[in-house]
Amino acid sequence: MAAKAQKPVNDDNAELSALINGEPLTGTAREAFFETLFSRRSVAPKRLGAPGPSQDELELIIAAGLTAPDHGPLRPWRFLRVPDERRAHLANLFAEEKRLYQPEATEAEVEAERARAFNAPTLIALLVDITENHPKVPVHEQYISLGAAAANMLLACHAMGYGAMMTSGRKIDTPTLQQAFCKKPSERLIGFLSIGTAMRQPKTRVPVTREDHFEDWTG
Ligand SMILES: Cc1cc2nc3c(=O)[nH]c(=O)nc-3n(C[C@H](O)[C@H](O)[C@H](O)COP(=O)(O)O)c2cc1C
Repeated sequence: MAAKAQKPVNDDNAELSALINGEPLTGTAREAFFETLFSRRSVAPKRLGAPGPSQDELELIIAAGLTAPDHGPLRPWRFLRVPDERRAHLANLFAEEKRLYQPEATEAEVEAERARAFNAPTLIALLVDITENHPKVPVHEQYISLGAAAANMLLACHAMGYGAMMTSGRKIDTPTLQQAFCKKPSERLIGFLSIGTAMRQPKTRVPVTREDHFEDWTG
């Protein structure tokens, strides 16, 4: 029997296969992982231009979100893309909210609110479907799971070279906006993920003081 042809092994691929088999990342793959993690910064929606992610790239971003830690599992997340043809409708909702909750707002301020609906090439609404009184999974864990999904999506965007940011704004909890996105009373719109090409590179992160956030428990 003829010997099987050996596939050439690319070092990076070998390192990634090891990870999937439960072995630690090494070498360039490990460096790339931490480089991606530590270099991510949010990019404000108004600084996001075209192009946004392709459909295939967006699928990857969503897939990254769907790997979030999830007690239950409850799969409490729902992501709704706001297509281009619905942006004007969203803009009207933003304007309506602004007028309702800030009647003294100037026309320019209302227009600025309206513009938010058009900023990023890709706009994803982030929703959580809350199960109240779950025997094992308290409500806060369900919100945490959505946050983890969003963090994964932000990282996936950054890994593919896109800028992204999660925003909510004061208007997020208004009934009009909630009703426009939620299809049942248990759902809640948490915010939006804006994705596009950074028109200006964000500033490097100011390091967080480790001691303020990590120490040995002495209790
Ligand atoms: C749920 C949630 C909602 C947010 N909403 C806003 C917002 O409306 N406006 C804003 O400027 N930042 C908002 N942020 C903060 C930014 O998304 C971002 O995390 C922050 O600017 C820090 O930037 P970094 O991601 O580069 O560390 C929100 C963050 C979270 C987690």
